[in-house]
Amino acid sequence: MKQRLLVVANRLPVSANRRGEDQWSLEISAGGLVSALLGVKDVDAKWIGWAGVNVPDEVGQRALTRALAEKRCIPVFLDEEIVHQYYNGYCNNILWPLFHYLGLPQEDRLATTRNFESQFNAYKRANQMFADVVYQHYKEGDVIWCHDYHLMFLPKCLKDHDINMKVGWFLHTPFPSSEIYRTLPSRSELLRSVLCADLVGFHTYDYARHFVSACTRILGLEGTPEGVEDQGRLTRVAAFPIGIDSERFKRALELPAVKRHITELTQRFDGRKVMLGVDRLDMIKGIPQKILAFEKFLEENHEWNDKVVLLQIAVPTRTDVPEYQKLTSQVHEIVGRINGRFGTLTAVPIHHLDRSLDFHALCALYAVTDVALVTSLRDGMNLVSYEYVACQGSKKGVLILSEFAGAAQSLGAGAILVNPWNITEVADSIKHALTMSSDEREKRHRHNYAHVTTHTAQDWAETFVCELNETVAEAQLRTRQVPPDLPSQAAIQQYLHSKNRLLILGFNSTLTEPVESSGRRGGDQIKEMELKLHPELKGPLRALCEDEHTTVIVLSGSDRSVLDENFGEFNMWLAAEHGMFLRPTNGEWMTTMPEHLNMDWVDSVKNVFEYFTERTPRSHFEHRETSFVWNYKYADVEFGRLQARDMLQHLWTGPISNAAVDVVQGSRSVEVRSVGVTKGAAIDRILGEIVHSKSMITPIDYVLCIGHFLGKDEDIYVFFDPEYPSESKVKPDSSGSVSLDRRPNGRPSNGRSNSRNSQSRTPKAQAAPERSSSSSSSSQGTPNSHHDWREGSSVLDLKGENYFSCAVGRKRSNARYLLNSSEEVVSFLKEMADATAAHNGFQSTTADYMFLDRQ
Ligand SMILES: O=P(O)(O)OC[C@H]1O[C@H](O[C@H]2O[C@H](CO)[C@@H](O)[C@H](O)[C@H]2O)[C@H](O)[C@@H](O)[C@@H]1O
Ligand SMILES: O=c1ccn([C@@H]2O[C@H](COP(=O)(O)OP(=O)(O)O)[C@@H](O)[C@H]2O)c(=O)[nH]1
Repeated sequence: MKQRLLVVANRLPVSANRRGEDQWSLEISAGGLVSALLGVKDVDAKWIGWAGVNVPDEVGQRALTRALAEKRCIPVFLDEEIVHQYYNGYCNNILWPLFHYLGLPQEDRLATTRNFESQFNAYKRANQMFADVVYQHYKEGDVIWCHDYHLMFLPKCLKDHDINMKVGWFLHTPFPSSEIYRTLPSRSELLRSVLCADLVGFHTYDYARHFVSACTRILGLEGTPEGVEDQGRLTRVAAFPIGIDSERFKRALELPAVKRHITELTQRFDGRKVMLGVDRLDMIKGIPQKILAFEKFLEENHEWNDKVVLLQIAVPTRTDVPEYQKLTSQVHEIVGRINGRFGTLTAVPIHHLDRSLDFHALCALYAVTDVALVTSLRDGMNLVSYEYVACQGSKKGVLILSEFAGAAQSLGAGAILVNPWNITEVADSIKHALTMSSDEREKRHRHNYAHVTTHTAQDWAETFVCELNETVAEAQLRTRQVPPDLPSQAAIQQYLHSKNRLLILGFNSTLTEPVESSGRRGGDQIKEMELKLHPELKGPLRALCEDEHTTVIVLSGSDRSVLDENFGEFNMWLAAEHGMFLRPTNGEWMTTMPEHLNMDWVDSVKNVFEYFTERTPRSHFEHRETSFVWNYKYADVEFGRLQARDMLQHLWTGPISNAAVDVVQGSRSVEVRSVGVTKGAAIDRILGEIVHSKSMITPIDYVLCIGHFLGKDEDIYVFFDPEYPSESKVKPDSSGSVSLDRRPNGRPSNGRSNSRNSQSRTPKAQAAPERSSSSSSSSQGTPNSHHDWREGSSVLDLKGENYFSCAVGRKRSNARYLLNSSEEVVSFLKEMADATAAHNGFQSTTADYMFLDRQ
């Protein structure tokens, strides 16, 4: 069975004319996209789009739907008002000029600004109408290919409806530099919606690069060589340059009708060189610039005055948009002036036609003309240049091509490239083209012809669809490696039925208030840099901390003062600087640093960090006692990344290259720590202290460890995992400090399957834990409590089902489970606290009854 492809574009590839109440005549309008898709093998394609006419009555709609079905087309009916607001307004008056570097319209009335808002709403509504039609026709496994700037909301509508739809989006226009794009008021909403697609395609690498850069700069997301990553989800972004069905043009040249046209045209312009322009009458096509350059050429080369003619086909387009109406008058005015100036009684230098030609007439024109002049100020690709080359097999005419058309990337070697704004340069190029030797014309043509005939529209569409299928398959593989969501009910039930629980919680991005992660420009740096406990967590956290069977540790990279400030009021343990400092909130800070921690590197690293901070605006660094962190989250994202790369070079090859440090890369940070400073390495010493000071007599039979930890710190998840081979013992080290002295050997190959839940891990205490001399000396307030650990008794009695390691917002993780954001952590801990309150309430009520019974 062929795969089904639903092509969704603003316009259907047919033009419809009403012939009676329920009669329609349809004519295929064979643009590049149509022939591209007609030629794609192994797919069964259908089009969904607007028929370009207003059909207000149901009889007409039903009749048109039937007629279109025969052409494999499905209509979306848009009424006049929505067409006005969505198509003329938001698409063609806002997005189109912006994407072609003409900027947003400047208005002087508030009413017009309100208009933009209503146009944007109409745009969203129209996209939803396209989506509704897609839902009606979609079958599982279909590929949905959305086209162009008209449908930037469609990927989101589709994925919201069914996340499993395979969705691609292709832009036929340029995507402008992020510096232009970011002026658009709805910039983020549109980008986020496009990113819902699985694959996003552009004509050129530049456009793709601009898009990725807009996503990193405006949304603060990660740009990778594959595309854009948002919390582990990748939207693939790539260039797919369109082509034409060159065979169709070559075949047309053999048709008698076309041959007849060719003969007529040859006779008509005998003795004159003929230059050709074929464009929609659009400001992006640079028609005034083209005509002015021609005027300059005539002015400077009088000998050519009656020996050359410019045929300009200007196809009317978007005629309801005022800017297009103004352009028509402007072009007429210039043409009239030049013809008046250089024309004679029998001939004029410019033949300007405000109309379209049929395919045969167009092919004949392409074949007989000596030079094609394409002067687009910006153009997504420009198929006219391809079509001209395809029809010039015998004549080998010259193509003058704007360097601002996407086609310049593929036909640049054979064409004469020009900057259309440089009228002198274009005029000179006209002369060069008209006087070019046949040898040079032949060489240039050969190059372009080879490209146009081998990079066909069919290849383009096949490559896109194939890449989309592959992208989805790869994403499914990646999804399988993503930890499943935390089973909150199971985690809570096990918690309730355990006797001695340990909750280890990270701080940053785990218990903090979420901030708008819009990168350098959107976010409020000063506010964001000050980490604050999520206000809704205070109640649940207090309740959990007060439970006598629960020990809560906040384990963070932050320094002591940050933890003091946020958690001082709770009855819990604080472990700062990745666990190098520890205190119960009712006691003083002690150090749990391994003995002989080498800190000789500090001054050198500080120099490097200062150097880069000074030279990277809006970057900053934190100097902690056992580590340094340089953060460039708010700096220019690309510059920050370059600086980070440079900094890493310094660190790896400079004076500290042999020091006992680890260099840890975060997504927008570089951290240098002493070797051995990780959360996993610290946890055994922390546990020793807690066991020691709390006089625990029951082994810990429940561990929940939740955090947004760097890969380096994920050793903590493995540390507790009962499914790893364990020789972990509580034993005193040489200094007498207690340590659960186990280092995991690595992950088992079967990952995190739930079948791992049965094994029990019961590390034995070899000796009574005693407080270390080092920690004793630094701890000033830890009570030297009694404890009942005897040799051979267990510190941890963990079974798989009682251990919950959970990454927050990191889909690539060794944790067993995942919570997507700190908001989800808040909901989960609230639920846990509520369930505990209910459970304890029930138990105490039951106990009261039993007591009463006994009485
Ligand atoms: O449908 P209209 O509003 O009349 O506009 C016609 C088309 O114009 C744009 O064409 C672009 O696509 C070409 C093929 O990829 C490309 O070569 C050219 O550079 C672009 O301008 C527009 O993107 C289409 O959606 C319109 O249908
Ligand atoms: O009278 C005409 C003039 C042009 N075209 C077609 O219009 C398309 C123009 O595409 P291009 O990529 O050059 O620019 P766009 O108009 O899409 O911006 C080409 O396929 C032309 O063959 C046409 O069908 N009739």
